[in-house]
Amino acid sequence: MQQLIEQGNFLALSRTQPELFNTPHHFRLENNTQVFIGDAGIIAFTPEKSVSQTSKHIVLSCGVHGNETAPIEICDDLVRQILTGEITLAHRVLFLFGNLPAMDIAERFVEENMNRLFSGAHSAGEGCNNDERRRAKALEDAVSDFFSAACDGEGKYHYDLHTAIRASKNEKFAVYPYLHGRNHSKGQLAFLAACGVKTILLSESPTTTFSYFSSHQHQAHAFTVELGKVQPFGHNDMTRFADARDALTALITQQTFAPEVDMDSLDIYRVNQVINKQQEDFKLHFDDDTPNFTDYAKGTVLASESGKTYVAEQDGEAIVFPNAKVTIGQRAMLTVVPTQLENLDV
Ligand SMILES: O=C(O)CCC(=O)N[C@@H](CCC(=O)O)C(=O)O
Ligand SMILES: [Zn+2]
Repeated sequence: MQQLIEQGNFLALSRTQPELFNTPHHFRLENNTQVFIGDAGIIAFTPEKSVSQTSKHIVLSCGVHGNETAPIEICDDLVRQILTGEITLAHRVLFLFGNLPAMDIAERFVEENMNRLFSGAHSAGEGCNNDERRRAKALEDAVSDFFSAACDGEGKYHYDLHTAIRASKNEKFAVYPYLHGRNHSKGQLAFLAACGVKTILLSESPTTTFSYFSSHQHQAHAFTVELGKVQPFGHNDMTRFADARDALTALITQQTFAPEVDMDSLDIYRVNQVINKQQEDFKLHFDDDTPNFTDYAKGTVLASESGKTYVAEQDGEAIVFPNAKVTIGQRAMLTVVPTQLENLDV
């Protein structure tokens, strides 16, 4: 653990010597921050706090898809800075490096897309029978244990950080999971805007994503945050992530980080269609390099498969996350349309 504290190389050790973390570790840093390592890639920090301070409980996850490297590099760096005492936390933070084996092969996943395995989906069907299913359950358990320490009135937050497979007309965007009637939060939109994320997709149905799990199960402010485009490790232009890195640093190190936002500066969309692949011959009717948020006129054929054609239902309907290669039954594309947000909470 001494080497870990001196070098802060938690991710590297988790990837190269995961057995070091087969049993949980507890220790304290010089600044009295408590460290709890639950498993390889799972590390929680609890700073010393005075009685008058309220805590935020913040989960930062990355690498749920192993080839989405920029968020992994950002979190790796934050963990290093915390362990080496370069920064001091104001709040509890749990870092989750999701799919370590997929990082090693520079792929989205090894056997199964982990971001379809939350809210218990890891144990449905054939059961918890592969590494990704077991890891999704372990990540859920880590989040539940972490949030169980939150007192009434203390905020719970989960930013699940990703990058998208294709280029995007709106480079950074976030999916706001379905809230089942709870109000959306203006403060959260302001925080995302401070991260450079000014395009928000409002999901209108339950999903098996990680952010929906924390939002629904723990009533946390939770988001899937897309910070750019997939690149191999070391090939990210980190200047494009500076706002996100700075805002995340401010969030975890400042007692009160409360940026403001002009709602007119945001592009809000609601999900209009969730298109699931049902046949092996599912195909997209636009070029492979068509960016996310490309919009179409009403009636344009967007995708088809045996027995079904998917068209834009409205003028200006835009495509997000199109992927014809997903497993049958899984989401192959979202379509979104512009909307307004009303009844915002603070
Ligand atoms: O670019 C893509 O096609 C996928 C990028 C990605 O991993 N997105 C997440 C979004 C999760 C959500 O809808 O909240 C995913 O597909 O898991
Ligand atoms: Zn992803």
